[in-house]
Amino acid sequence: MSDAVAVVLALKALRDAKSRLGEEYRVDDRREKLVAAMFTDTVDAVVGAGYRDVVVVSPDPQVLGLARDLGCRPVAEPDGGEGLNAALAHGARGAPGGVVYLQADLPALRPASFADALTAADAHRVAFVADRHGTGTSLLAVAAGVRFVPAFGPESAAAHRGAGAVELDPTHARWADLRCDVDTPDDLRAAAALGLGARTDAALLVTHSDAARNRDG
Ligand SMILES: Nc1nc2c(ncn2[C@@H]2O[C@H](COP(=O)(O)OP(=O)(O)OP(=O)(O)O)[C@@H](O)[C@H]2O)c(=O)[nH]1
Ligand SMILES: C=C(OP(=O)(O)O)C(=O)O
Repeated sequence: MSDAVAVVLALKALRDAKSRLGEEYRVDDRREKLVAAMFTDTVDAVVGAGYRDVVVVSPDPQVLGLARDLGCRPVAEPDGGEGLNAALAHGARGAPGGVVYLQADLPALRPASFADALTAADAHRVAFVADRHGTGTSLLAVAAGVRFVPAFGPESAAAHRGAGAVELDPTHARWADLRCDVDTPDDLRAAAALGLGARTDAALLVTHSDAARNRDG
């Protein structure tokens, strides 16, 4: 896919995000900081791959401010938001070229994987990369002029396949970093094994040293 595309990410209000991360992150604002760090590392990889039109949809002014600082185009989610797919559709509205929908929680993402997947997507009207579990979707690429309604959520890989999107690398041999979205502590361990981006690495270091200090008195 050429770089004349809009890359669209959606992020909930930080205080509501990633409720499945577990106890360790329920202390102070650790979870919010980790979510913001994972988002930052995701955007850094996209920008590092040379994609400049990055749209971020969120109801949270803090997320929108961070998006602006990262060089993204912040889009405020309308009040009474209707969920992730409505937020993504809102962000993509008016995009003149192709649209790439990307999860915002890919802390191990590397620019080369993102660029490589978009090159593979070029051969298709609509293509997606499944997550590491094979059930979800990390990335959905829709070519210019094609109308396709994103169906992120539980079992989104099957939903996207059923709606005619082509699964890129169905053997799941490539792009482990791109497939590793983080919802649970286990996902976070999987991402750490691949190599985390600098912001997420730093956020985890703080969390772990706080936890050790509390444990050791
Ligand atoms: N703007 C916006 N983003 C959303 C919405 N729902 C989910 N997202 C984002 O979509 C991505 C995928 O959602 P999930 O992986 O379920 O993340 P989550 O809802 O933060 O996680 P849990 O609380 O553990 O379910 C995350 O980046 C969320 O922040 C929504 O209604 N609006
Ligand atoms: C929204 C999705 O993922 P998750 O809720 O697992 O992050 C998805 O894979 O479509």
